[in-house]
Amino acid sequence: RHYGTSKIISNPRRLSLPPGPTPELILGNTRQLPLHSPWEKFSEWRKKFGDILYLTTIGGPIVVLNSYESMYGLLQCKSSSANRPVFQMGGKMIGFDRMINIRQSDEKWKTGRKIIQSALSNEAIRSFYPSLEGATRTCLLHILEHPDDFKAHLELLTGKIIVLFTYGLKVESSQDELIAINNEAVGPSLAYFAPGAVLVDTFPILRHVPSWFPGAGFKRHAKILRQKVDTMFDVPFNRVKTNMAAGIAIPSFTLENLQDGIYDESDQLASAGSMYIAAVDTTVAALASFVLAMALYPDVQRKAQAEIDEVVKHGALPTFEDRDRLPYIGLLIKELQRWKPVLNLGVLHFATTDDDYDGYFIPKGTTVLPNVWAVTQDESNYKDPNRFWPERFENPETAELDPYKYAFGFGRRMCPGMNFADATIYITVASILAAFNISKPRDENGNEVELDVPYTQGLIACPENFKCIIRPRSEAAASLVRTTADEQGW
Ligand code: HEM
Repeated sequence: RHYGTSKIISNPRRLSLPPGPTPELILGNTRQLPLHSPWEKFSEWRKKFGDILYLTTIGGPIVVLNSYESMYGLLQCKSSSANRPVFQMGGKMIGFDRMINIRQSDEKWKTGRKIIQSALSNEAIRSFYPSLEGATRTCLLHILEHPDDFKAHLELLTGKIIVLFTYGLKVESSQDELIAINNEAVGPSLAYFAPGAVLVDTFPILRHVPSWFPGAGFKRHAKILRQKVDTMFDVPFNRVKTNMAAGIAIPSFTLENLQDGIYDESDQLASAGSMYIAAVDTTVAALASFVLAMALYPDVQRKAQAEIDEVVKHGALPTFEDRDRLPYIGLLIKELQRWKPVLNLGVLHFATTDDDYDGYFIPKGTTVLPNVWAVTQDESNYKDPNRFWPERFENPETAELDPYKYAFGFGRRMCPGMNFADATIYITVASILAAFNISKPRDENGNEVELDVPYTQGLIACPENFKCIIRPRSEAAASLVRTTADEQGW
């Protein structure tokens, strides 16, 4: 029934492929795959076919995992699907295949991942706390001065944090060259890593079409993007080298690597260049969803603020030292990862060897998609899944499935930046709640306007720009934001 059968090499037990919708001749299920919210379609198919779906497309077979159990069983406990598919356009043509994030699991990936993992140890993150606090103080000031642009302020915050951590370079504004070169390279490229990319990104032969050929606009597009990607990798790295030679480099991930000299410079450059794209848009998406959740759920907001008021010293803003005494903020952050997962379909995995799972055969060459969205919306995991309700994790005896078990991926490809992201989200969420009230926008008659905010469709699910009211909680809160930004911000 499935075209993928021709690819079966070793299936001694003659297990069947997982079930799925009936494919068409030649195109398989390609035309049945919606480019809009495919996670919803996969969830619909789940009702008919079960947790594990098999689809054939012009790009090769796809297995969709619709439950946490299947993700844990196949992606966490086994290593057969720990690879990535080849991204022709985003990887080979544009040049992002130097990044470890989408790189196939080869030696370069292994080295790059090792470099990143050791740089993101808990100890390293702890020593970065003062910088995280300082950057957040300035972000609060920006929100106070221009509350309607809160999303741009959050983008600048996460961008400057990651540039400082990676290169020890300070970014003052969103016009800074270091932010601009990253955005110019990353923004237009993200689409090529989205789940739909497996469909459009399937003709390696197209790489050899000359760029003057009619209709080969994508080749010209790739050429322009490739230059931007090179700039993104090279400019900050070379600046650190210059600063190092001049003896003025600030401690950073890159400086440490250059000084240690353990790894090839190409590996150092690639791992540093993997950080921005992995860290910024993901963290911003979580923080923008936080602002939306607070506007929609004022009771949660008040409860979190009450906890902060009780724990944090009067006349001060929250710090990392307060974290253990702010359990409700911890629950709120957890619920944020569940309520609106940043990567609805995770990042694509790829099977490098034949394997079986739950009685089904998973052939080598299959792209594996964890449908994270389905897990977050499954009523057998979460009561009233649409509701933003941090209390669902409160009681250890009855707590619902912890989203940190799936929102950051699985196995050898699991996100090495989870604790860094978590620290950034904690300090931003706690600081914003300490200083501001967030509420729904109002119309000209002063009536609240309902918020129904669409989310971006690509790889990352971020709320589209939306209006809400962000006001300092009191005059004292406003002046606290101003003075701490003067004293501790950067
Ligand atoms: C809310 C924020 C974030 C979320 C939800 C997130 C989620 C993920 C997910 C789902 C993956 C793919 C895992 C898999 O394939 O199974 C991933 C990979 C990765 N993430 Fe994150 N991430 C976040 C922030 C960060 C940050 C802040 C950094 C760096 C400081 C980072 C660095 C990376 C890297 C380097 C990879 C590639 C790992 C590999 O392919 O071996 N991420 N992330």
